[in-house]
Amino acid sequence: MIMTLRYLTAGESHGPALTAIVEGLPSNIELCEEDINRHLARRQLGHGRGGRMAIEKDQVRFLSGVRWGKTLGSPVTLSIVNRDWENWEKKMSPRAEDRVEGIAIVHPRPGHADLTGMIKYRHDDARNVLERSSARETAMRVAVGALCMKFLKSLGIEVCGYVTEICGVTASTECADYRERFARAENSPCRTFDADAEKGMIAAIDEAKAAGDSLGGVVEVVVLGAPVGLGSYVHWDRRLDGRLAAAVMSIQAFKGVEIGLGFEAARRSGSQVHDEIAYGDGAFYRKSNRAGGLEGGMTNGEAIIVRGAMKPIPTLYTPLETVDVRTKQPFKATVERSDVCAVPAAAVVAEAAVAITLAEALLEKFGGDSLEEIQAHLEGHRRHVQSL
Ligand SMILES: Cc1cc2nc3c(=O)[nH]c(=O)nc-3n(C[C@H](O)[C@H](O)[C@H](O)COP(=O)(O)O)c2cc1C
Ligand SMILES: C=C(O[C@@H]1CC(C(=O)O)=C[C@@H](OP(=O)(O)O)[C@H]1O)C(=O)O
Repeated sequence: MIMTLRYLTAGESHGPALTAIVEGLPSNIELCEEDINRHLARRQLGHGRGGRMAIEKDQVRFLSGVRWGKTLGSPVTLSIVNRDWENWEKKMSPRAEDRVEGIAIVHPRPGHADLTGMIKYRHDDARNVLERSSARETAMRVAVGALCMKFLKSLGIEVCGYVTEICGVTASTECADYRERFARAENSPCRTFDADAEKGMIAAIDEAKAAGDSLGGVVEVVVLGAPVGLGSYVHWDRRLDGRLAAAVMSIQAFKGVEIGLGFEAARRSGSQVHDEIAYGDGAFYRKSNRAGGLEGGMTNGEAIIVRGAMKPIPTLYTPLETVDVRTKQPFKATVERSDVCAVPAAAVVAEAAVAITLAEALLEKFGGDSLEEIQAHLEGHRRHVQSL
């Protein structure tokens, strides 16, 4: 696979800041901080979030790669300050002399990275694990995704995500229009488009909170306007379906990914799965879109549809059994502060994961150093498709 877009994030959940370096975006994408802050604010919303979101007000700062409202083509460095750091300065200090005794976390939480991380990195304090395994990292992933979305938008490609299910309460599929779904879901408490189902979702979250429990759910991300032929069938790691699945599965607490019909395709016969091909208005199209816009690892010109399943949050206010790593005696797992349900926030993270993967694939096929060059390459391809 050709490396067109690379990014690295860094930062502990309660450290001073999160940072990312993004390399490979072309010059001349119009960009301001608000383009990113808008998405950071969306990620902070949602019924079921815990106390941390009342402390943070995520805002990005460009440290390189942007001048006078446009990308330069050089690496873009992003920074987001953790406001909570003020409360953790000593506990998170890099200086050995600031060490605070007696605060080690020794009751690892089932379902989190705590115990395995302690064994793997030889830590005697789960804090050294949870600081980076925390989904605080997703704030920066959303910032990188917002950059990619701005790039995609300038090529006529839109990415939108919303919640379709929270712990078995499912949004009705009556509203089939993806833009309408997205518009309805924006700013709704559970980021879903079905107001009736949402009442049930809110009740389920409140009930779980009262019981000291937590909930997961399902998010759906749709890409509109993607050209035919992103990704490839020629090698396993160039298949776009596999790359999208990896990107969405890499989000903290995600345990399943489906494209189009997903697992349902395995239960149906071929005639009920494959989308018939037709030609009209000067272009090929599919009569249905059960494949979710991907065939043979490539975009086929229909909307891309990716769903991700998120498990319930591992930190429970009514904690599960664990073991004290020092005494090896049974103990209740640690709980400091936690979300009860973060599925609405995860829909925004999933949008980012998809947008980053799409931007990579787009740069592979239509690459260039400036936005104008890439736009011209894409226009040429679209003209070719229209001429068939
Ligand atoms: C947006 C978001 C917020 C999350 N908030 C919490 C939280 O408050 N408490 C918690 O224990 N886990 C939370 N998680 C889930 C953990 O980060 C995740 O379960 C953990 O990293 C272990 O990874 P795994 O579940 O992928 O195995 C959150 C995940 C996401 C995507
Ligand atoms: C900080 C965020 O999410 C955090 C993700 C998280 C976890 O374990 O993944 C645990 C919680 O951290 P804290 O103990 O500081 O409240 C969440 O708040 C965020 O989304 O920005």
